[in-house]
Amino acid sequence: MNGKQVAMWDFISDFFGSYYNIGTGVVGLLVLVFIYRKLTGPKLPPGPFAWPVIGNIPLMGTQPHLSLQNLSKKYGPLMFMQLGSVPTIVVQSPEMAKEVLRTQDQIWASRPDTVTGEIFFYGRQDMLFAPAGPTFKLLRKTCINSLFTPKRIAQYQEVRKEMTIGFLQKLLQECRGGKPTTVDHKITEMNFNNVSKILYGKSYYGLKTKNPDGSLQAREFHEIPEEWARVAGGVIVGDYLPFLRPLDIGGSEAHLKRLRDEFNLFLTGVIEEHKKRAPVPGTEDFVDVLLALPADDEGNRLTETQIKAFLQDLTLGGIDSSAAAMLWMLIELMRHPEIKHKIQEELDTVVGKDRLVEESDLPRLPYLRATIKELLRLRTAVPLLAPHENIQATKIAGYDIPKGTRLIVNLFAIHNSPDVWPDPEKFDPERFLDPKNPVKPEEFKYIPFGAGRRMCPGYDYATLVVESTMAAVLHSCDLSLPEGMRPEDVDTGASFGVTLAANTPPSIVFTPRLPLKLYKEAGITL
Ligand code: HEM
Repeated sequence: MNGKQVAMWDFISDFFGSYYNIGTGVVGLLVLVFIYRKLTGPKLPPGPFAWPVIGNIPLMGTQPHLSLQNLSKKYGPLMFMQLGSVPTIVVQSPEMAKEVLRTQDQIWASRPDTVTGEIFFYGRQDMLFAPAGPTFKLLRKTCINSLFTPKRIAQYQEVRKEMTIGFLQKLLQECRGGKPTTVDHKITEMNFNNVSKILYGKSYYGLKTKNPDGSLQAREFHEIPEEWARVAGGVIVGDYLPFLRPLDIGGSEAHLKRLRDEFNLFLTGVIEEHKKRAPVPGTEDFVDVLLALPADDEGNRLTETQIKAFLQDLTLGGIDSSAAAMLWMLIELMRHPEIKHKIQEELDTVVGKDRLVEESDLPRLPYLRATIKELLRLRTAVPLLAPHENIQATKIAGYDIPKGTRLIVNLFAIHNSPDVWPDPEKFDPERFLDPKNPVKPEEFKYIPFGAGRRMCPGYDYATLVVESTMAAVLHSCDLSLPEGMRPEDVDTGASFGVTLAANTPPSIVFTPRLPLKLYKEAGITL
């Protein structure tokens, strides 16, 4: 003990010697422990007062990205919070994001141990929940070298085309006679089929899957990820108050176990099926690729459990965020008809009206690209990143951050801050087209896919899917609101979850805008 600490303990014994009332003594002791900790403990970033046991949990509310944004007005862009038993820092400015995701990337590239990682991903055998270490390294290497390579992404061009044509067919058919349709389920279905085709070689929407013994599963495969997003997107009490885990308040743990077992049954069937076949080179899906991977230079090879957990990541990560982005895009375009017209003018100039748009046209459609970027700024699909954790104690902006602290990066707050973006609530694609003021990646003011070691591995693939689908919809269809509805009536309410989801899918009338023979040639029946 140093001199300051000895003096403090002397004071504590004197204090107790003069008190008969034990209750008062206990309260006094707590106050002194608090003062002692403040004097001798780490110098933590500023943050709100934390209640015993629950800490700051009540401050998170049902829309944590907004609650945290609001708290940053009082406590600044680096804030300390105690979420139950979990010490947490919240980062809400480009400078702080750059510090943790670039300067200190290696320190902060781990993930916290959570109930979902432990139960649903077989003790964090996947990529999203894996701590920094060999499993994470092996899966990340697999993503970069074998799965999301430019060659393999190009290999699935036909799949994307087939899915987009099916999507257009549904939109145009349902709107025959000028009737409106809601698009949310159709987008989810298209995206789900897209992802399941590249991962598993089949589209599963509308199909009940088979168990390994050939019997039919009780429900469709797509219902499992949909249900997972609802459970994992909510608050799991045991993550913040581990002593309550045995009670499983709200039943999340039992629910996750059931979903994991159902997913496991599905994946066991898929893997068995794949083991029996020898795909033609150039037609492999991700399961084929993962099963055929040789050991890496250090002799590491993926186990079957790691392959399953990884496929779960890719299924869940691949569907929701891209679907949310496309739905928001349609909402914003219905609210801003002038932007929709500008994209269509660009498509007509670059592509014309005597053929359908192709993926190879995308680099020549800068306004469409800028609109999608602006959308991922304003309606940040993954508002709080996935939580990170530090593997060693560190300092940020002069504050001490103990080892094992959770990191929340509020991307939504950065993307919507008036200090970073003038007039942040305005949907304005021109922000990404100003040659005098380009948006530079090193400024960290626009990071919808994260940055550093944990950046989204599906970045190129997701961008291509969203751009190509939106180009096809806007080139092939005129979009209008149902009669009597005005652009300002389109709802922009959102619910917080794994992704930021629109509350009300817009009702839109889709009508053909190209010569009818082009639809017929593409196999679209009007
Ligand atoms: C518009 C679409 C998408 C957006 C905005 C998005 C965004 C993100 C973000 C912000 C993260 C967290 C990064 C971090 O914690 O630092 C992430 C992680 C991840 N994403 Fe995406 N994503 C999208 C599409 C996809 C797709 C299509 C896939 C795969 C098919 C995918 C797979 C993953 C995986 C596996 C991780 C975990 C990475 C890790 O922990 O190392 N994402 N994504």
